[in-house]
Amino acid sequence: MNVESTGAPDQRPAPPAFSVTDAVVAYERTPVLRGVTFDVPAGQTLAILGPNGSGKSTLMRAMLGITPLVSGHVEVHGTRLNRFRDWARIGYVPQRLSAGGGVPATVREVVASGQVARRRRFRRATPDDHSAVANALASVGLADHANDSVHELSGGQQQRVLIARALAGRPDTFVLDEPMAGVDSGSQQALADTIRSLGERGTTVVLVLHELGPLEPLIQRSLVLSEGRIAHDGHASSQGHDHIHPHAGEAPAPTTAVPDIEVPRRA
Ligand SMILES: Nc1ncnc2c1ncn2[C@@H]1O[C@H](COP(=O)(O)OP(=O)(O)OP(=O)(O)O)[C@@H](O)[C@H]1O
Repeated sequence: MNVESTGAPDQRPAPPAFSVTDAVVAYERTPVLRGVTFDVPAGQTLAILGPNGSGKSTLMRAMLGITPLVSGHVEVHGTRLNRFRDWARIGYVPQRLSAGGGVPATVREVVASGQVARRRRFRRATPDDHSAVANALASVGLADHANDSVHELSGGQQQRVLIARALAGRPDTFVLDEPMAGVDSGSQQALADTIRSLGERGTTVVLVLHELGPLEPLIQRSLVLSEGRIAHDGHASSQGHDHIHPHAGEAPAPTTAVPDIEVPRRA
């Protein structure tokens, strides 16, 4: 059937959430990403795995334009990164909570700060904004902690605050840097449930992970980096023959129950 002749709405598939072509990144002339090419189709849940120093965080930062490319290019939802303006569509969850210059902040305030990108300048929060904050808190199981200081929370709870902050902005694309690092098992389950429901709603989710762990059933595709190159791109399943052990043979990475509160590094 000729869809165009029916006058039906545009049925072309959405462009990839991310399209990375021949991406090269170097720090002080040392290449860290050495020609990485892949697409993340809209709606996919993708894990970026690999040993320490393989370039996972660098790739994630390059995908968001935080770290510049030496060559190659990145498109976000079909638009070159340097022309992309629709940042309200992107929810970025850094590994750790920024101390915010030591300013005390409640959980609700931090979560509401996730709406800054979608608000017009000087416009007050609408009832929809308030309910998005409440929904975000509820979905990570922190509704009862809305008025607590974020600095009083456990590391796992702080991680959930960061995810709620991204959720409050109602993005359709999430990028999370090691969301399970240093997170207690109760919070890990809450995080896994949140990420599962995002995937079920058709949200694109890109995660940097040290290991698949409890997220394994949710991951549709794994990209394994090795020395700045893609060493594996495919399914991740403990049943399948291509089960991925990025740290096979290595001692387990030390984890702390409560990650330090620190201001993330700037590129
Ligand atoms: N800002 C920077 N300046 C110089 N070198 C850097 C910088 N950031 C990262 N690197 C180096 O680039 C390489 C890749 O680092 P990256 O953080 O991307 O790896 P990773 O796979 O995320 O590692 P990890 O699992 O330890 O977080 C490492 O050798 C790291 O030391």
